[in-house]
Amino acid sequence: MSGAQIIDGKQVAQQVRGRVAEEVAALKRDHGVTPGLTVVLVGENPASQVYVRNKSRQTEAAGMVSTMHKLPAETSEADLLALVADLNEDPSVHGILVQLPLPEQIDETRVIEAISPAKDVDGFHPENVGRVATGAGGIAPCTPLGCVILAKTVQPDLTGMEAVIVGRSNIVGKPLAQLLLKENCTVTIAHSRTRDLPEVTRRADLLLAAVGRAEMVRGDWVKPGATVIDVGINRLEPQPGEEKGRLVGDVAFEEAREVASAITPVPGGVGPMTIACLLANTVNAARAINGLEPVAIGA
Ligand SMILES: Nc1nc2c(c(=O)[nH]1)N[C@@H](CN(C=O)c1ccc(C(=O)N[C@@H](CCC(=O)O)C(=O)O)cc1)CN2
Repeated sequence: MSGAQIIDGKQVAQQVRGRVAEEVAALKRDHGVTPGLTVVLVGENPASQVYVRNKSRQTEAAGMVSTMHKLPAETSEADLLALVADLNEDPSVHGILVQLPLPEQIDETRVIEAISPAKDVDGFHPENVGRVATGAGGIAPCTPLGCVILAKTVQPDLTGMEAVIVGRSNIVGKPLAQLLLKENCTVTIAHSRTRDLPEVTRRADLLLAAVGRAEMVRGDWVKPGATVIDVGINRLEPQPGEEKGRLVGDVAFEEAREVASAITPVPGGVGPMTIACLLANTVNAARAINGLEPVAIGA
């Protein structure tokens, strides 16, 4: 097979944001509640600055209240924990997101665990991780949610599919496995230490790469006709004449598109879905805090 369908994450993310805006308007109209998202950025990581700016703009565009706390890189863990405690108590804040990575003097786990699970719109708190794993509600993390929504644009029912995830991180690989189990997939989590990785990935009807290594998954690792979801965002070294290096995923796109039936590009695939799903989680957090059932957005 040649010439896979390209799954347009920008377009799907726009649809999700449109649905979120409708739900925000309904929540204001019917219950007088305006969802509020607070983003905390510590330090000056250039990529993080871009991401938090986009989060803030898209939050406002969906009709929600966006607030931002920008703290200096030398901020102590105690000061950050004190801010999180204040936000937990603030009734106008329905979602709290602490942008990662954090400077090295701050323990990420301690900060994540300090966020009220009800306001943890990243879905990283152990209570949400446990609830998602056991099917007891909870807030699912944004990037894995985005992957499932994108896969379902080409295969609305994932039941029975052999899904292979390459990568076992707490924020993508492991929660993605839980979400795909919920969709009735047969799930394998492979990783950099898996024996004969290409042999494992070639079993996948649905191959999801989240390993953080540029173009590691080659075309001949892909089963003909598979759907490939590439979570990786890696910047290559600039080539002569280039100001910045090119952005690539964890999959060798040009090779894989010749074999797959559908594939996400990088950029423009999973990345835009992360922020769209954050907005969806925020509207549902505001609903839950006000005693309302969640609404289905996307997946
Ligand atoms: N608290 C969190 N921190 C981080 C998360 C997260 O979900 N929660 N994820 C990433 C960064 N991230 C959102 O925060 C994010 C990454 C990438 C994109 C995106 O749209 N990428 C574009 C390419 C952007 C570029 O040109 O550099 C794409 O893939 O098309 C959105 C959000 C780490 N931290």
